[in-house]
Amino acid sequence: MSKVLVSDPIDQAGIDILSQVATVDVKTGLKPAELIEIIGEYDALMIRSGTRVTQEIIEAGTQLKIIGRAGVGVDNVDVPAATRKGIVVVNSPEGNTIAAAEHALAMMLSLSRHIPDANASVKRGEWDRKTFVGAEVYKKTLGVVGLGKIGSHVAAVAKAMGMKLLAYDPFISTERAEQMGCQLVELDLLMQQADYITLHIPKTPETTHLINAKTLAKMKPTARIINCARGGIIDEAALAAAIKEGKIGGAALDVFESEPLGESDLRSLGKDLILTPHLGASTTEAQVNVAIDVAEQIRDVLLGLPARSAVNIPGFGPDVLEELKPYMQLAETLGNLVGQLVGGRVETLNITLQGELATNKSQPLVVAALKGLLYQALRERVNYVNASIEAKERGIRVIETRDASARDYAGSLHLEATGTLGTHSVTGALLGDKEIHLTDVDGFPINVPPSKYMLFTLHRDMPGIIGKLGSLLGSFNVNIASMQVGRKIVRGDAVMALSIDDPLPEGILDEITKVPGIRDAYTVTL
Ligand SMILES: NC(=O)C1=CN([C@@H]2O[C@H](COP(=O)(O)OP(=O)(O)OC[C@H]3O[C@@H](n4cnc5c(N)ncnc54)[C@H](O)[C@@H]3O)[C@@H](O)[C@H]2O)C=CC1
Ligand SMILES: O=C(O)CCC(=O)C(=O)O
Repeated sequence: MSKVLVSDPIDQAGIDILSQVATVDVKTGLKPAELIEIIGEYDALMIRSGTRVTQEIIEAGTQLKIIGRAGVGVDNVDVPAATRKGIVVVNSPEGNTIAAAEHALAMMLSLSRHIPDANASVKRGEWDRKTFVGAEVYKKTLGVVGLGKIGSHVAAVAKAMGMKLLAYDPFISTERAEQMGCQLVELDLLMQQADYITLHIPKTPETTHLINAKTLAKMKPTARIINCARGGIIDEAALAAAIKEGKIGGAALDVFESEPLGESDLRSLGKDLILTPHLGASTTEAQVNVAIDVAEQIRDVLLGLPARSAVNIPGFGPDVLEELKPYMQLAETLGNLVGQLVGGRVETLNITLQGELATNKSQPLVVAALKGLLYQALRERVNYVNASIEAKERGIRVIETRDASARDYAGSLHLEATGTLGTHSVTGALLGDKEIHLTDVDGFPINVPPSKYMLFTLHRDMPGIIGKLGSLLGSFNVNIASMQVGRKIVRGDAVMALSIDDPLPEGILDEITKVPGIRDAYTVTL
C-alpha cells in the first residue's frame, strides 16, 4: 500500500480520502532535518503553507510521486526540483478563493473603522469614541493589484459596496477588466489614485518587493494597503517606515517575508497597522474544500490517473485533459512503438496532429508521445511531468505539424522518429472514440489494434512469404494472434504487422531476416 505523509494540519475530510488508497501518517511541525530523514518512505506528501519543501527534501524523497499543496501558492515548494525528479506538484486553485477574498475585504473594513484596536480598548475597560473615528469605503477608489480569482471576487464585492475600481494586471485584457467593472491602469497610476490598495498576485522574482519605498511614496497620505497574497511582495522595512512617518494611512498584512513573524518593527506600530497570522484561507469551508481537492488528486495519482490541477505539467488543465484523454494513450503508444522501431538514440521526433486534432491544444499530446518514446530508456522514471525535460536533456528535437485536411479519421496522430539507426514512422487513430488502431507503419497502410507483443517485417510482397514466416514462428513455438499486410502496390514493398501471444525468443529475429524477401524485422513490446 502507498504511504502518504501529511506534514501540516489538514481537514479530516482529506485524510479520509487518502486513507482509501494509502497509509496516512500525520506528522506536523517537523523540522527540515526530521522531514529529510523520513521522507524517503513516502509516495506522497501533503502540505499547507507551513512546510517548506526544499530541493534537499525532494532529493531525499526517493519514492515521492506527488506533492499536494492544500491551497493556492506553491512558493513553498521547489517546483523545478520536483519537476526534474518527475514528481507531480498539485494545488487547489479555487478551494480558498472566497476565504482569501473575504479576509482582504475584512482587513479593508477593519482598517477603515479601527475595529481591532477599538475592540481591544473596550476589553481593557475604556470607552474611547474619539480615537477610533473611521472612514467610509463608499465612493472611495480601490486599486486591485492582480485581477485573478481572488482579486476578481474582491472587486465584485467592493463594487457592490459602491467603490470605484482600478486594477493593475499586465496579463489580463482591458475588456476582461471592464467586465469586472475595473479600469485597467499602470501600477504607478493605481498607487497614486487609490484610497485602498489590495494585493492579489503570486510571489515571483518580478513581484518580490514590487511595493517598495519608491512605490509607497506614490500613495496618498491617507491611502491604506492590504496584503493577503504573499509576504515579500511588500518591502516590510519600507512599509514600517512609511506608516511610522505618516506617509501613508495604514496597512493590513496577513502574510510576511518570514513566517511565523519574528522580531519586527511591524509589531510596535499602532492602530494604522493590522496584522493577522496568515489567516486568509482559514475558514472551515475553505479548509474542507482544499483538503478534498488535493487529497482527491493525490489519490488519483497514486492510482495512476492524471491530476486535474498539476502546476508542473503545462497545458494539462482539467478541460484540456477531458477533451484529449482518449488521444493521450494513442500518443503514448505511438511514441513507444516508433521509439522501438527506430532503436538506439532518437534525434528528432516529428509529430503531426491530423484532422480534428489539428485545432486542439497539442502540448499534452506531445508530452504523452515523448513519454512513450522515452519509455524504453527510462521505464517508470519517465512520466508526464519530466518527459519534456528528459527529451530536451537527451537533445531530442521535437517538430510539431498540423494537418487539418487529413480526414480518414476524426483525428489521428502521425509520429516520425529519426535516430542514429534510421527513420521510422507510425500513424494511429481511434475507432469509436476509444479503440486505438495503427493505421500506417513506415508509409504502408494497415489497420490493426496494437497488442502487447508485436512483430513488424519490411518485405517484398511475393507468394509464399507469409507461409514461410508462419512456419518459422511455429518452429519456435510462437503463436500468432493476428496478422495483416500493408502494401502500396502489388508485388512491391510491404509491411507485415503480427500480434503474437508471447515475446519473441532470442535469436529468432536473425532467422526471420534470413527468409528470402524479408529485408527487416522488428519486435516490439507495448
Ligand atoms: N493569505 C492566504 O491565506 C492566501 C493567499 N493566497 C495568495 O493569493 C494570491 C492570488 O491568488 P489567486 O487569485 O488565486 O491567483 P490567480 O492566479 O487567480 O491570480 C493572480 C493574478 O495575478 C496576476 N499577476 C501575475 N503576476 C503579476 C504581476 N507581476 N503584476 C500584476 N499582476 C500579476 C495574474 O495575471 C493573475 O490574474 C496568490 O499569491 C496566493 O498564494 C491565496 C489563498 C489564500
Ligand atoms: O494553507 C494556508 O492556510 C495558506 C493558504 C495560502 O496562502 C494559499 O493557498 O496560497
